Amino acid sequence: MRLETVSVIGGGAWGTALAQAAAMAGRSVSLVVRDADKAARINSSRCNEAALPGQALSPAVTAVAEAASADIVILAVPAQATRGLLAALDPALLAGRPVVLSAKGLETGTLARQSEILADMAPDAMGFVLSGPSFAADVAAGRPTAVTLAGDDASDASDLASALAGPSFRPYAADDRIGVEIAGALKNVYALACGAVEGANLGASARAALIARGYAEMARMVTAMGGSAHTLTGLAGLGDLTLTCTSIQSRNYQFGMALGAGRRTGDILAGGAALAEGVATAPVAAALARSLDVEVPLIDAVDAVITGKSEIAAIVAGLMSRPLKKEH
Ligand SMILES: NC(=O)C1=CN([C@@H]2O[C@H](COP(=O)(O)OP(=O)(O)OC[C@H]3O[C@@H](n4cnc5c(N)ncnc54)[C@H](O)[C@@H]3O)[C@@H](O)[C@H]2O)C=CC1
Ligand SMILES: O=C(CO)COP(=O)(O)O
Repeated sequence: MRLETVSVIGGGAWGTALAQAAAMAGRSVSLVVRDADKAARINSSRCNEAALPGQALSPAVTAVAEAASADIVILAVPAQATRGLLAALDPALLAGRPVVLSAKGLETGTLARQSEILADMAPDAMGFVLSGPSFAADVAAGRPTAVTLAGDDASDASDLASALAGPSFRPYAADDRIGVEIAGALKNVYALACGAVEGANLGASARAALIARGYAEMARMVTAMGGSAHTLTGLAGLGDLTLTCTSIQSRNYQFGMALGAGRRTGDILAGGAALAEGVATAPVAAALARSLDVEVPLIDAVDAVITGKSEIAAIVAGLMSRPLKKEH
C-alpha cells in the first residue's frame, strides 16, 4: 500500500491538527476546507486562524477547496456531517483507499457509527477509526500525544500507524473498530456529565464516581455491540475518558459546566457554543442502549438534561436512590 500523500477533509481544529501531524510524519498533505478564500488565507498566512489561532503550519500542508486524489484520506468533520460529506465526494477518491474516520459521535436517526456510515456510502473504501486523548491544540503544537488507530486488519492498521507517526504523535494499531468508536462517542456524553458536576458544584468525588461508573456503562455497551471491553483499557477508552472528563479545555466538559450552572441546551447553542459532540450523541446513545437492552443510567441522565426532560437536582437524587447492588 502506497502511503505518501494525505488528504484531510475538514478545516476545523481537528482536521488542521491532523494535517499538521501527518506533515510532521513526513507526508505531503492537502487540507480540504470549504471555500477557496479560506484556503488562500491559510496558505498565505501559514495558519488556520479560525481553527487553531497562532499555530504555524508545516510547509508540507497545503490548503485546498476541492479534494483531490491522495493515498490516505482523513475525514475530520463533525459526526453528523460525515454522511453528507461522503455523498458529495467523488467515489474514486475513496475506492480502495484507507479512509481514516476521526469524528467522535453516533449519527442521529440511524444510530450509526462513523464506520457504518462509510460502509453505507463508500463500500469500496478501507475504513479505519482514529480516537484517543488528543486535544487538537496539543497535537498541532507537537506536544506528545498517543492515539488508537483501528481497522479490521491489524497489519493494515500498523502500516497506516507507521505512515502517520511522528516525533510527537504516536498511533497504536488495533483491530476493534466497534470498541474504539463507541468509546470515542460515549466519552463525550460522560464529559458533559462531569462538566455538569463541576458547574453544579457537586464535588470531585462525584466526578470520579461518574468516570468509574461511566466506564462500566461503556463496557456494557461495547460488549453488547460485539466489541471488546479490553479495548477500553487503552487510549480510546480510559485515555480519552480521563482527558475529557477532567479537563476544562474539553468543549463537551465546558458545555456540561453551562448545563450544571442551570443553562438550557437551546440557550447554550444559541450563544454560539463550540462543537460539543455529546449533545447530539447522548439521545442516540440512549436509544441504542434501549435497542440493545443495556442499562445505562448515566447516558439516560445526560439525555434527560440535554433534552430538558429533567433537572440536574432530580437526576442526582434519582441516581443516588437507585437500589444498592454489587459493583461487578
Ligand atoms: N478538536 C479536538 O481537539 C478534537 C476533535 N475531534 C473530533 O473531530 C470532529 C471535528 O471536530 P473539530 O474539528 O474540533 O470541530 P470544529 O468545529 O473545529 O470544526 C469542524 C469543521 O468541519 C467543517 N464542516 C462542517 N460540516 C462540513 C461539511 N458538511 N463538509 C465539510 N466540512 C464541514 C466546519 O466548517 C469546520 O471547519 C468531532 O467529531 C470531534 O469530536 C477528535 C479529537 C480531538
Ligand atoms: O476528543 C477530544 C480530546 O480527545 C476533544 O474533546 P472535546 O471535543 O470535548 O473538546
